[in-house]
Amino acid sequence: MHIQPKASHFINGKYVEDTDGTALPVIYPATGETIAHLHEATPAIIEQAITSAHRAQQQWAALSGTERGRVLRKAADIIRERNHDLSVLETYDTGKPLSETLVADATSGADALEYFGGLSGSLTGEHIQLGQDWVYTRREPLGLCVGIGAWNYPTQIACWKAAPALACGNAMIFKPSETTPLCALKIAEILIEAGLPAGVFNVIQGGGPVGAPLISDARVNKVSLTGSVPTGRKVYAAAAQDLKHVTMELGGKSPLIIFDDADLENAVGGAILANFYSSGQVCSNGTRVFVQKGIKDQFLKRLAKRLKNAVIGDPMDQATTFGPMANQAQLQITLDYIAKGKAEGARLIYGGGALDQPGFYIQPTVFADVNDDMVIAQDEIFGPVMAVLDFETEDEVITRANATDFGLSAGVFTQNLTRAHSVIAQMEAGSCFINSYNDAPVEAPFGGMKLSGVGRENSKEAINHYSQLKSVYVRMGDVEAPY
Ligand SMILES: NC(=O)c1ccc[n+]([C@@H]2O[C@H](COP(=O)([O-])OP(=O)(O)OC[C@H]3O[C@@H](n4cnc5c(N)ncnc54)[C@H](O)[C@@H]3O)[C@@H](O)[C@H]2O)c1
Ligand SMILES: C[N+](C)(C)CCCC=O
Repeated sequence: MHIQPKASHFINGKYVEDTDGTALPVIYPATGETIAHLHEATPAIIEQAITSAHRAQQQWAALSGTERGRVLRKAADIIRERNHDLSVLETYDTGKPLSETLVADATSGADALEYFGGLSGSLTGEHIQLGQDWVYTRREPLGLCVGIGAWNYPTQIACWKAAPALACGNAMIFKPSETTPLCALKIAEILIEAGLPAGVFNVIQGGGPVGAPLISDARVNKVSLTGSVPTGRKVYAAAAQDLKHVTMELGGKSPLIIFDDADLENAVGGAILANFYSSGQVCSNGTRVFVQKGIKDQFLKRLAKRLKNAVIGDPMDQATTFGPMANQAQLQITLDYIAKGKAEGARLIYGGGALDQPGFYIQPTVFADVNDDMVIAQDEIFGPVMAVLDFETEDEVITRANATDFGLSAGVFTQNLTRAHSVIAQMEAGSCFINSYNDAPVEAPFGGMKLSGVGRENSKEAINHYSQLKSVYVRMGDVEAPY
């Protein structure tokens, strides 16, 4: 398997290089070694991508939805056939264990392409009868969309954005995170192999200085960002200059509420999934775990015992269940937060340090006796740090769970289903879970409230964010003008 791609960018159906771009080393998080050398997009590369995508979009939109869907579904099939290699590449890009990437990344991307490929033939407007006259609506593409990705799910993010965009007849330029540039190039290659016309999906590399000119270009009609709130503010503001459409999938500090009647093993399992999957680098993670006082000690005891079963090590070994952080910077940020948690007086129950070995390894970490005011209970850490907070009553926990500017996710564990639905209905969060955590099937809308985002990815709802309605009034009789 070649880790080094043929070139840095994929434009108009081909790999393209411009070595004048700043060097972009790709670092394998498990060893710290450089495994590929790429270059950031130069202004010439950015212009080439915009010109190609802008030209290709109209040809793509002119196909029927069924024809477009066929291409997307073929791409989904190819991705599934090559799941192993794509998963290995995802592991090289992110450091996530192969035991995860084999089931959660390319497969999720294939689901999105299959789902939106299936929908694209039935994207219709409606007919509205008004006496003799009538109105019909046409669902039209937005035009050229820019997708900008974070580094935790490079394949999934590229596909979750490309699939609805392309299904609706748009073209896309996708800019992966500068720290995980490999996977999106493979998706671009596969889409061409599946029959996508050249230029409809393009990938260019680089950081903010490459993303910013894409957003401000007059030929771009929409931007979909997956990233942090500070970046979201900048991107949203830049898009607002020309009132461009946006989807913002941003950060979170989500609550997971565990009542004393919950099935304890399921609740502990849910808390593990909500904090330590992908070494904690998941936007929707339930990192504020509110545990009702009566079961707190039992919960912490079982949690610590089960965490001992985490297999931390070589992410390419399928027995490994907990890999390194994706990059050195995120490791350091996480260690700094752990130090803050200790300094603020939270009780360290498990983990708490980096592993003394090459790569960006850290232990899964749990703090108990965390207060709402502590920094580790307020900031998104984006690392494997669980904050356990005590609560007594339902009303109290609802107020405290919502006392955050974020609103991506929320979860509740209880065997009282009336309470479960009532609590979830009061959560200020977009993607919620009852007796589960972090499930994200393509059929369900995914996205946040408050600072966690604007718009939704996946499900039929995503169609509304990648298309626009034109309404056409048709008069059947004469026009009665006043003069
Ligand atoms: N809600 C979601 O679906 C979701 C999913 C994954 C990650 N995230 C969030 O992403 C964050 C972690 O990812 P990250 O560190 O890569 O985020 P980030 O905000 O640093 O970067 C995200 C992307 O934005 C680009 N970017 C940065 N400045 C830009 C600018 N001025 N104009 C255009 N593009 C710019 C980066 O190059 C990168 O591709 C966390 O906050 C996490 O919660 C959210
Ligand atoms: C599918 N997950 C695991 C919920 C990840 C969604 C994207 C957020 O980081």
